[in-house]
Amino acid sequence: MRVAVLQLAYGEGAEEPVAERADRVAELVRTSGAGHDLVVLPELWSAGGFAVRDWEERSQSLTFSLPPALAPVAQAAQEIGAVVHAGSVVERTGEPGPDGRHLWNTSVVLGPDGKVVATYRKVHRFGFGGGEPRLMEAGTELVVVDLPAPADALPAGLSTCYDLRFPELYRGLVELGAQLFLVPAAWPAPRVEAWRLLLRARAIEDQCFVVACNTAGTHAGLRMGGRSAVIDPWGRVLAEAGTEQEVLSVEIDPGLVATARTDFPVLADRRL
Ligand SMILES: NC(=O)CCC(=O)C(=O)O
Repeated sequence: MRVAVLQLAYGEGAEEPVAERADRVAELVRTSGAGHDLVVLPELWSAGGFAVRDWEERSQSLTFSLPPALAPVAQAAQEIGAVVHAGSVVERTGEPGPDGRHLWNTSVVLGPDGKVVATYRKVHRFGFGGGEPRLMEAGTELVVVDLPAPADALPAGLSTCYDLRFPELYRGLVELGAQLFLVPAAWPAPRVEAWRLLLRARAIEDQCFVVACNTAGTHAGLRMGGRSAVIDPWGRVLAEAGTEQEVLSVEIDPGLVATARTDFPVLADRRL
């Protein structure tokens, strides 16, 4: 299974309108994603991971059709015939959630036909009372998706950025059958060592592949950490990006999860 991780750099929204960014990202999917089974983009790349003041204005409905930020990416997915984890968007709903808000940080997975295969609303909101917890609802559902291609694709558990700090979420995904974790993120540079360590920890403790796509560049005054990575179920780093825009291209052997879980059956020793 060939995987491409598109670590995007983006600056302040005013310098690059969302529509232009969507076209630029779709072109990157087309040029760098071609020849891969799975292409992964980062969290909130269209709205801006920390562009809190712009989230409302850049929010998008997913109810009837693909929003303008994702339509060009869906077209590119179709052209190259790959599954594309399109990162996340600020989703706007008509009905408010339990906290009375209409916004969610929602990841979208597209099939090779450009259609939505799965969505996941970020469960753990980052901001300690500000940012996401102030403006967004928290997701409540764990999502494991059977990717439509290739035939030997592993069941993929979805999570987003700050979720990485909550191991119980990943154990829940394993209980639902996940063998691969997809983690789009907007994780800043000052805490990037935590990111690198936690990615490996989640891979080792759950004996899963981890495919993690962070952002790069400086955004809303914050330097993003980069260091997107692909990690195998033994915790070996198969590829890791630097701190600028970069594409990782990695072949993963789906059979490795079953082998790891048979040869070293640590999950069977859990005491619940
Ligand atoms: N966008 C996020 O969820 C940021 C998380 C983060 O910066 C951290 O956990 O540290």
